[in-house]
Amino acid sequence: MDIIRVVAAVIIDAQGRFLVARKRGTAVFMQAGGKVEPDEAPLDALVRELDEELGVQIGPEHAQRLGVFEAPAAHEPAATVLAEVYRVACAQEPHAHAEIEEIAWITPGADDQRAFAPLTELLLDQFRASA
Ligand SMILES: Nc1nc2c([nH]c(=O)n2[C@H]2C[C@H](O)[C@@H](COP(=O)(O)OP(=O)(O)OP(=O)(O)O)O2)c(=O)[nH]1
Repeated sequence: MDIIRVVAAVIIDAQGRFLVARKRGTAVFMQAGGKVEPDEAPLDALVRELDEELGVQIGPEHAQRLGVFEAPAAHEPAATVLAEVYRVACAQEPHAHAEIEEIAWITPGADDQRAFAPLTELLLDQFRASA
């Protein structure tokens, strides 16, 4: 089975809503983040991806490592994502940039018609209590 190593950001606003993003040409909302480049440290990948996708600049001090989470990949049927997940305190307002077509703030537990990546479903469940 293919393993896709990614970093993923849990960004929660003052109302306890989770930020998710949808890439151009896809239907599924997922965590901001992306693949870790060869020889790139996960935290550096996180800082780079949040700048590229959301236009927010964070320092390492704004990211708290939550651990590694595993879930079926959203787009590749036989693949698994192994995600280094960080809780990110975002001082700037995120916007959809580059390959991101849309962002949305999700209330965990609320009825929502959007489709989410399995990793996002897992994280929504996991952090519902702490939101
Ligand atoms: N960022 C992110 N990626 C996820 C999640 N769940 C999930 O299956 N993935 C998958 C989708 C992609 O295959 C991969 C993320 O890598 P990426 O953002 O660089 O996506 P990409 O394929 O557009 O990048 P690239 O190959 O064009 O460089 O991980 C998630 O919650 N967040």
